[in-house]
Amino acid sequence: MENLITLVNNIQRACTALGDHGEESALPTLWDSLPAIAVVGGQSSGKSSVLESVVGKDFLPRGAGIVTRRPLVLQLHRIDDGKEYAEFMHLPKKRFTDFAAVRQEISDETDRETGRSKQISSVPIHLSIFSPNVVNLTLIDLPGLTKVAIEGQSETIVQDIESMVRSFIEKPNCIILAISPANQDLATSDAIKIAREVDPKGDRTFGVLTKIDLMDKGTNAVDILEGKSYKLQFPWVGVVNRSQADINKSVDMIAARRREREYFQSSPEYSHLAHRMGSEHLGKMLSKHLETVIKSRIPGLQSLINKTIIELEGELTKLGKPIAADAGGKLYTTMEICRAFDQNFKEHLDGVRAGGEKIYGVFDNQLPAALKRLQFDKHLSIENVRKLITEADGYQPHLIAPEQGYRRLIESCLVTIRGPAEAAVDGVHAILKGIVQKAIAETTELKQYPTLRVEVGNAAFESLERMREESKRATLQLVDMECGYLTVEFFRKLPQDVEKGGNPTHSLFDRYNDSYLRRVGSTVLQYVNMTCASLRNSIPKSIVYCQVREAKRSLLDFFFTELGKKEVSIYHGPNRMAQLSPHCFKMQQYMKLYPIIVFANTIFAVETVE
Ligand SMILES: Nc1nc2c(ncn2[C@@H]2O[C@H](COP(=O)(O)OP(=O)(O)OP(=O)(O)O)[C@@H](O)[C@H]2O)c(=O)[nH]1
Repeated sequence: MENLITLVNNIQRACTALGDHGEESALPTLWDSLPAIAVVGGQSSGKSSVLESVVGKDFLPRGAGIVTRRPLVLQLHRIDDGKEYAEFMHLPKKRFTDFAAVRQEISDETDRETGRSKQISSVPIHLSIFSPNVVNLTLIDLPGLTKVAIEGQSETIVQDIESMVRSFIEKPNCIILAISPANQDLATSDAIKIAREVDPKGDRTFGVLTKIDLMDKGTNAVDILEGKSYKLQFPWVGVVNRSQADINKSVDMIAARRREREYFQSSPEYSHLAHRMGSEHLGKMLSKHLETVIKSRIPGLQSLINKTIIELEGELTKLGKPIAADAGGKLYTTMEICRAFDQNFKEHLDGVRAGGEKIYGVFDNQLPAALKRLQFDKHLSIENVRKLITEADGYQPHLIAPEQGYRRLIESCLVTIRGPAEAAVDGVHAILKGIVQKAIAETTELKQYPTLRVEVGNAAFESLERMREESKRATLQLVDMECGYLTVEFFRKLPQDVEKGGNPTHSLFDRYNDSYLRRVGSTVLQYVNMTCASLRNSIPKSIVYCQVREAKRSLLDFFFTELGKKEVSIYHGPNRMAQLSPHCFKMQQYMKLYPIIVFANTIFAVETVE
């Protein structure tokens, strides 16, 4: 049965090596499905001491105040013989045989993440201990729960620690080792409080009472240890760890364990409970419980792996065929993929796929509606006509016809067409961008290469932006041209009109009267409407010429010229595995773990039969 725990330990190691620490992910993580034991309790309640006693080694940083500032994932591996050693996940090639150096490395690695401050971090440190004297277990040491922030700590530290602890122990596969010091009232135990919140039935909570030797004279912990004060599903375990004085005197763990054993055996209050007290017993009990839990989890683990394998295989099928390793092959594939995208893009514009018709919508609805909203007639009110004509005359009133006034009035109307013209350019630009996005999503080949997809998208958007600028320049030029040179024929008719409608016998100054101004206004309106109708036709031509036709012709031209330089980064490295999303990459590795699980299941079947 020990094999099973070793297997689960190995799978956990593989998970962490592959970056699965049970964090948020699209698929369920394997780590979260594997059982582990988390040690929780108030600050200085004795969590690290319990861990050390279970391991039988002196290796954790000690001191006053907040010492454990990052979660420590501790995997114990029982080896048959040989010298015990430790390994950190972040130092894979280094074997530690000196456990004082392990303590120093935990402390240094904590500082590397949090600085030398009293801050905490939820990024775990992974440590494995290989020893003939340990039972196979995965234990997680967590920062101690606290009630107030001390000098140098952030105001949120109390809540931050609680959230971090909770994130570990609320997972249904987490076994909670709730540490409470015996020299404090159990009713105030932080460990029991939080454990009860996440595991109300107590199905996965183990109560550990530390500091029994420090209880006031005349009091004892018998009621708690017998489950009379606070009943848990599993029996309470009392421990006597090394005191600070023992640590300072470097009392070794073997001696400490012996002393602990003697303490329980020789105390009249506890001797009847001695067989189920102490850290040695705790270690064995946890290991046994872990075995039972793993047994019950194996079918679930298997189905999880089967499910993720099916999902992964589906994802791989979608990803398509692998890419050539040499530069020429890569370039060829890139060109092919880009061509496929370009083809999709064009099909939208040409009506094979939907989307291009929206451009006509801009010309047929948006532009005419915007032109209509300009309301030239309001702009040509008698007051405005009078104002502009008088201003244009200056100190010398016009003699025959208000030539300058006409020009100003016409120009002031036509210039407002720039707004709708610009809006039409922008409207078509937005539609083209939308079509690019659609075409990218529809190009299956691009799904395989996220970086290439981003690059192609960026290149297409940059081209569209350049085309928009050019289109704006050309389209506004059309409006400016109409302002810059008026159609002479239209005005040549004017004197006759004036003669017909006006009264030439009136004095010059009478010509500023309302009916004269109204006539001027209506002539201008006629001219402006004529020009506006012509622009309504020519603006779409300019936009199609500069943006739509150009996008069809040369959307990725610039990208192709730059491709030689970009080629390396687009692929994220030479092999296909690396092109997959990190998640997909991780799951592929899990597939390799599958035989281990099957093997574990075989052992499980054999054990059950036996
Ligand atoms: N006498 C005695 N002292 C103990 C016992 N358990 C822990 N201590 C002492 O209590 C102090 C705190 O113990 P730790 O194991 O560091 O407590 P912790 O909960 O890990 O502390 P933080 O990680 O800082 O939250 C140390 O000085 C230990 O020596 C015990 O059973 N008896």
